[in-house]
Amino acid sequence: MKILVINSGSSSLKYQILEMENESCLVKGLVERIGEQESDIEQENEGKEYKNITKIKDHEEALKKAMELITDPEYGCLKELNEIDAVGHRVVHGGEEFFSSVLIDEEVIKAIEENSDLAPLHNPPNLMGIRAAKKLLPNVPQVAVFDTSFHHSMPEKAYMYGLPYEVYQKYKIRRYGFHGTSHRYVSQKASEILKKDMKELKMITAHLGNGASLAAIDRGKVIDTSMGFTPLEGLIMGTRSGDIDPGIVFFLIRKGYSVDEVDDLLNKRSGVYGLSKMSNDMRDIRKGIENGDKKAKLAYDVYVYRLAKYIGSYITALKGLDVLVFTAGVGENDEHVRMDVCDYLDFFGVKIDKEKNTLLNRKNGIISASDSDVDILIVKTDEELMIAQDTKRIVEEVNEK
Ligand SMILES: Nc1ncnc2c1ncn2[C@@H]1O[C@H](COP(=O)(O)OP(=O)(O)O)[C@@H](O)[C@H]1O
Ligand SMILES: CC(=O)OP(=O)(O)O
Ligand SMILES: [Mg+2]
Repeated sequence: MKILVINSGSSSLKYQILEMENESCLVKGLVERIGEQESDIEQENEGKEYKNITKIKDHEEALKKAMELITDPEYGCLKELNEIDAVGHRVVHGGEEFFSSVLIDEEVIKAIEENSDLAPLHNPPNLMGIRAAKKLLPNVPQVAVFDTSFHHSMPEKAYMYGLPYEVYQKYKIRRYGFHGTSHRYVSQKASEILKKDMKELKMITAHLGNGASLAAIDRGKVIDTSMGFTPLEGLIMGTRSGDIDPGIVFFLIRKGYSVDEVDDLLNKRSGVYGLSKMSNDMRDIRKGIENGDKKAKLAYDVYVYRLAKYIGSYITALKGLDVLVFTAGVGENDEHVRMDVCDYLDFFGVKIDKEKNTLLNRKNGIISASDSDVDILIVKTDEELMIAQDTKRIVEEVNEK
């Protein structure tokens, strides 16, 4: 079975074709800066790289371009599009409706549309991707895999805000959590690597990409996660502030900021980027620190401190900890972040092995010291594979009926 996986962002479209016989990735591509004068297109297929800059006006055109490249005689991996058996889509916000991945029909599209209010930056492009794929591949089954669904096991005490109850009833304002597909994948992979049953483990997974979140997973079920109503809550991120005093929002508005300006400030101009005045990218921050840049050092210190505090609080929520997993861009590649976070957690018996931490950088593996009470792991996330696996399972279930 060949599955096309689509991850539509606000201005980008990432795609992969996976052959599910052996779960291998046949081709992988990215269209960025959709809607701007110049869009970047990149595709990789067994070392053959395609790169181009051209104007791509919307997601439909982006997907059309991707389909052309997938079937391109030189760069592609398929002869014809009808070799695609199913399409899996990342959908960021599933609201309270979706507990697991689903086959997309008109009702599901309507529900995703209704949840757009809750994730205005993420759901509309996800829908555009779904509509474009339906148009181009009308007879192929399509599956939605939600960022929120793995977090549905959170108890009320974790997902309710200290707000009047009717605000939840009326507007569904509660904590949802995101990056669920990644947390689910790496937690399963960690239990495989450790050869320990998930049902016996208290685990914290740290997805540290450009967006970042933690999940506290008690015997396979999420009991808390750091993102909330929107992907803005929680950790310091590349450009997002994470937790702040909500009073700051009113203060800024009274100082003359518009609502959109505050939104932009907190989502796009804060976090590591805002503090360092340099970059949202940890690689640049590291260079800055090495060159003695004080703001880069401050951004790094605030990032690590917040992360360590959150892990500490989740050890309390879990009443203990067996496994700590680092994943995504920063978690997989930045040995300094892992070292410095674990340094704060020494008191809890979280002890990292410095050499293994360096040696296993960018690889899957166990990096805890032999006398650590907690297993510490690096696990490379693979949201696309998880989406493809869900898609295959659901399409097979439907076919069996
Ligand atoms: N070698 C590296 N060292 C440190 N940080 C890295 C490295 N490579 C990537 N990163 C960090 O990972 C981030 C991207 O993570 P990723 O999980 O790909 O994000 P997203 O999926 O949210 O775009 C970059 O912004 C950068 O901060
Ligand atoms: C939900 C979310 O924040 O996703 P990303 O990290 O891809 O922006
Ligand atoms: Mg990501």
